[in-house]
Amino acid sequence: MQNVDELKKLVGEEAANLVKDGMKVGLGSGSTVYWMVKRLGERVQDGLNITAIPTSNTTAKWAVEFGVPLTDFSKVQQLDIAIDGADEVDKNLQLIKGGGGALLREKVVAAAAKEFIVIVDESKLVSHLGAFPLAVEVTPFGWEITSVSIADLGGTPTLRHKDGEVFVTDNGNYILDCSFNQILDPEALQKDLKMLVGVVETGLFVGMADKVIVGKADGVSSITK
Ligand SMILES: O=C(CO)[C@H](O)[C@H](O)COP(=O)(O)O
Repeated sequence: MQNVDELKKLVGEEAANLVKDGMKVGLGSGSTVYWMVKRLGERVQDGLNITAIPTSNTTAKWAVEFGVPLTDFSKVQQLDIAIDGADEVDKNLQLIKGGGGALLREKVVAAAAKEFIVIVDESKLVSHLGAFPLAVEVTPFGWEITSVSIADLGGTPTLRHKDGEVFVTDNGNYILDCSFNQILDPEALQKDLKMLVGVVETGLFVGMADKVIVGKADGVSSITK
């Protein structure tokens, strides 16, 4: 029986091995992605020629540490593949992301990729999204009233803190972690949230994932659209 960290390593390495020579790659964020970036770095040392765009400052640091060459959207308009983790995945490949607070850049990178691959251990598979609080990135100015608007949609928002301080995203925004219990219509909720003034982006990824690679105690399986 493998523990969760071993499963994250397994799927991270599996996904890194899907990257082909010459590709432009989106690098997600989180502890599963760490293993993917590490393995990509090994492949680059072995001669793989790629360039990558990271979705967080932390991932950028890992890429530099492991020798994965980085680029940015001033030089690259489309990515061949983006690989990222998730906090919840349902059977329709709808996702909740943003546990690490990188959801905005993650969504920009996923949207710019021809193929978006999600890597998770089996504990992330759910029948309905929503047990994991939905991260909503909001402007610091007026976050209090944005929070009230989200509550009017049925959520219970909590301002995210880290190490005793308000958590600030790489984009200088705040995160409201919003409990919705069960999210029965993720697409409708995404639309409603995006209509609110002060909401920058949400951690709901609907219709974006092409494939989910799942690490299970008995091996790796994948779910495709
Ligand atoms: O969305 C994310 C960060 O914003 C991560 O991909 C998500 O939280 C999963 O993280 P981990 O691989 O550490 O479980």
